[in-house]
Amino acid sequence: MAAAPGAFSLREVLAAFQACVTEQREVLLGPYLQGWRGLVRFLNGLGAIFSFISKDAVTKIQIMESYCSGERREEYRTLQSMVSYELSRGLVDLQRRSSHPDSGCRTILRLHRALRWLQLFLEGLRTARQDASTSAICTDSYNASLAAYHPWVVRKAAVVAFCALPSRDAFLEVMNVGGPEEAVEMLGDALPHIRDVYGITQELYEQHCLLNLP
Ligand SMILES: CCCCCCCCCCCCC/C=C/[C@@H](O)[C@H](COP(=O)(O)O)NC(=O)CCCCCCCCCCCCCCC
Repeated sequence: MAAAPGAFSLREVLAAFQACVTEQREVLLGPYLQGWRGLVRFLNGLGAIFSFISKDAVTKIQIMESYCSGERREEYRTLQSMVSYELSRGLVDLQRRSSHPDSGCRTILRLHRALRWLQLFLEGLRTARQDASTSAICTDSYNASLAAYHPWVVRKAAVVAFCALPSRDAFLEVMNVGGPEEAVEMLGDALPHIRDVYGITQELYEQHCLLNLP
């Protein structure tokens, strides 16, 4: 499964997560969503079997993009400004989805949980043996993160789709960052930034008791 010439590189996609964090340790939503857009593009290139996953991710990215380009775009510049704006205006359903079913806070929470999966998956890919199974790494990362929030039917469909993933070396190749060694090195550079974005978001959501939004 060779990377197509001219295919985009995952290096730039992951760099978006580096660009997210400001000196004040705020998370900029523009690059955050751009990072997710790139990941979805990459996922689409892996085959139609993943389209139920990318569709859900796109729906969530679009919800956020409409806030970020809407009338109140200033309030949606950073994760921190979004949380304080939505909470102070009562725009977040805290108990059950009703008048604000698609708040920015609950939508980002879903992507935030998926970012934990991404972190575990990339760490697994980076440190696994050359002949390791990508689908096993992906299943383990999923079971240790997102699976806890998904109903049985979604968990089943996800694990079936993971079986279609190429071998570790082929996967590193489609990332289009050079040979396997270069890809591993790039992951080592990118992961601290993903961890950082995840950590800042987790702390902010914990402080405001937003980790279980319906
Ligand atoms: C490389 C293989 C990619 C595997 C992706 C692993 C994630 C599996 C997620 C399965 C989600 C299935 C779709 C349904 C989701 C929703 O039910 C559920 C809850 O939403 P709701 O509260 O609005 O109902 N949604 C979610 O949890 C959000 C899921 C977002 C998934 C984004 C995944 C993007 C993956 C990008 C892969 C890029 C790989 C790059 C690696 C080098």
